[in-house]
Amino acid sequence: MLKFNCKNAASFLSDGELEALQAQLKIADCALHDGTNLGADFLGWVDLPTEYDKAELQKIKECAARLRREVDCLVVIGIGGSYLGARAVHSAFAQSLTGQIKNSPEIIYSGFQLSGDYMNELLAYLKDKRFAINVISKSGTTTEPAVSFRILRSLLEKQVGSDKAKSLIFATTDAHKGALKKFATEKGYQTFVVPDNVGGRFTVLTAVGLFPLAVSGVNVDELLAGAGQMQKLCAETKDLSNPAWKYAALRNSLYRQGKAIEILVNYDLRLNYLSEWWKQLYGESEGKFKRGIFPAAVSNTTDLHSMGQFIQEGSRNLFETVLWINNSNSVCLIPDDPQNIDGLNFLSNKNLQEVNHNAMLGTSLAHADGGVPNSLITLDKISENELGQLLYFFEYACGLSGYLNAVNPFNQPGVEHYKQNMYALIGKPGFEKQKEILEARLNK
Ligand SMILES: O=P(O)(O)OC[C@H]1O[C@H](O)[C@H](O)[C@@H](O)[C@@H]1O
Repeated sequence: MLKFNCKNAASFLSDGELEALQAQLKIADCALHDGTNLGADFLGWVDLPTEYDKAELQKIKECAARLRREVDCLVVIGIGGSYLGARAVHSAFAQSLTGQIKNSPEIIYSGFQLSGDYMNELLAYLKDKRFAINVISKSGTTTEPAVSFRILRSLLEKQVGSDKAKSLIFATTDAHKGALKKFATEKGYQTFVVPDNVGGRFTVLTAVGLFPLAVSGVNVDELLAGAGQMQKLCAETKDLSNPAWKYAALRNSLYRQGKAIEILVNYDLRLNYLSEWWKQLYGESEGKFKRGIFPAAVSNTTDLHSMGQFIQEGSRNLFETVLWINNSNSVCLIPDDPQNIDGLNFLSNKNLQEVNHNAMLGTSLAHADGGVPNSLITLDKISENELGQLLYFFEYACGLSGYLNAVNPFNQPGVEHYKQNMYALIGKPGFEKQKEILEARLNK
């Protein structure tokens, strides 16, 4: 079961500091259930692990089983919340070297950026492959995935013909509205639903995450079961013995002391996309009204040799949240060398993961000594159940934190600004005036 420990932050807190937040946490917690605060229309994720659409999950599993027989790869097209959840969980189970799960279709991502070179490489890679497409967009109108879908659909239709392509394209979008829904209905694609009341960055446990994960061989029932365990804990435990309450209390206490940057730290690069998912979850939820904790991430021990100096001795506006997995999948013993020229015999027959563990313990103490409070989230192992717990834990603590900071944690109005400028500059109809203004500014 997930555990949260904030021993290495204790010396940065006054007596009773976390407890003093309990009254505010209680109000925030109630609002997540009774919808009495901002963003009440987007609380569908709170009960999702138990209240999901069972018939749709069955359909997801059937389609995934067919694809596992029929294709070499699934291209997941989506950006932000429409791909990071699947990528986070998929990467955690993938082999570090290939980024893929053994004996399963490859999962390849597209539509999460606009590089033409990436797209050309992908088109060349897919040329001789049997592939399917899962295009994911809640709004159905996001430029990056829409353009990517147009390009990849055209390749697939050329390769297998329009009729066969129909059975290899899956659209995950709004149940009723948006350009993608309209397109999928006209073409007769299988569609999956992004529920109205679940915002993009909270959709990992909907079809958005579950369909690609099921294709990749991840046990989605267990993922939901793990999330369900954390849902139950959060529904029943309304004090600081709830790890989500404690995490929310700690990060908000530290923020109020001026620690404005939170670094999520892992010691296994398979968790790097979990950090990317977490960054969107917290960044879009909290960064409002010129306030909020800036979410950053490092992967150790790699980054101890690049960011370690700054974390140890740079600006003291940081705190860390360390993610540690108690049991690795395998044992890697360091061999004995009778000559011992490298002087490493003190490590002979030790498990490499034990060295990694001591690196984590030593680093956490050093950073606390250097003025960086840190807390520790531990999972027993990388399993669907434990990851499900972790996803829900972060979501719940995020909802609590947003309300503690008096922002709506479920909108992201600021994201529109770049979109408007991009539309204008690439000549989208309706943006002619703005195009003139921007071009004048750029040519100054
Ligand atoms: O699923 P979509 O509607 O395509 O949205 C994809 C992403 O892009 C947006 O601009 C938002 O900032 C994100 O919250 C969202 O996850």
